[in-house]
Amino acid sequence: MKVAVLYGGTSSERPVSLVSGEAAITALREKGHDVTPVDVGPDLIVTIQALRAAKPDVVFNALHGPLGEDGAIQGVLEWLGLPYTHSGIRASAVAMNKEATRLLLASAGLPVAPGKVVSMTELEAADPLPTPYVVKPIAEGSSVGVEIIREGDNRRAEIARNWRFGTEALVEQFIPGRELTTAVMGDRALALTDILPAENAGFYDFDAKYKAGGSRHVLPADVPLAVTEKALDIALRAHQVLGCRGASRTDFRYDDTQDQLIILEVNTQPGLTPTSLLPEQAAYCGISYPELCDWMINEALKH
Ligand SMILES: Nc1ncnc2c1ncn2[C@@H]1O[C@H](COP(=O)(O)OP(=O)(O)OP(=O)(O)O)[C@@H](O)[C@H]1O
Ligand SMILES: C[C@@H](N)C(=O)O
Ligand SMILES: [Mg+2]
Ligand SMILES: [Mg+2]
Repeated sequence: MKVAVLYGGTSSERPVSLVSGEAAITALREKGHDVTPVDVGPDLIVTIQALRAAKPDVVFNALHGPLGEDGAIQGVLEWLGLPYTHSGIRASAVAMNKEATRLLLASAGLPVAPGKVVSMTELEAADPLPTPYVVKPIAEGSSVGVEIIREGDNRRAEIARNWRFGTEALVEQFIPGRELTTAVMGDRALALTDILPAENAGFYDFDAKYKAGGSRHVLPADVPLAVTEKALDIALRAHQVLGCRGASRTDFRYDDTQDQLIILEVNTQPGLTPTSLLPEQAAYCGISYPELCDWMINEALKH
């Protein structure tokens, strides 16, 4: 098949998308596809011209973050009449917005952390929640901009003054315990990974995600079977409630003292890098990286 791979993009996750895209390009070529890489930059017309010239049967979307994961590029591809991998406009737009996701998941009875949206003026003035709490951009990924405010931390006002992610932020109660994640491929939740950030990482931040040795993955997670089953069920339901297509990945915190699984978010364009979690879970289920990419384009062609 003729496949155009969109990668790079203009979000703060551009470096991650370049790695996801390069890995997908290699894998799709290995599967015998005729691949045209399209490095997406700030000029949309250039991307459209590259797609017109490539005349692909299908577009493999390896973008992450705003404009690549939030419905924007999906809308362009709809206009061009090109089938594309992963979620469509609505699911992408909702899932990239963590507050919209929280509202939709909660309305379906799925567990999210207590939290709210605050303005930077409010955050600068006072603690919006009892410590510890988390401040995060409403629409970012790869832990960009995420801050954990613990008791005695005096960075709150400074964080509010230097905020680069719009006029508001999402604040959530800090959920102690473990860092778990489950990927979904279509109607199948794959597995549960327990992520252990390296000792020197404060939490599962950008470096812990992508630097060699930044974190250790325990797959399958060493938790009671009932917790694994519950996480897989919740991840599949979250995928369905949001109307996701193809693959997604739902991130959790698991407070083992309360036996409480909390959804942090649903990623509609999960990372495809060497340290990423969806490819690792797929491999655990017997699906190689090239097979995963091949499955994604076949799913795209069903719609
Ligand atoms: N309420 C919370 N309680 C505890 N830790 C949290 C909370 N919210 C976020 N975190 C920490 O911050 C990390 C990033 O948060 P989240 O998954 O919401 O953001 P993201 O930037 O979209 O990540 P991704 O790279 O998965 O797209 C989490 O994996 C977790 O370590
Ligand atoms: C790419 C990154 N946002 C992920 O979810 O894997
Ligand atoms: Mg995310
Ligand atoms: Mg996450």
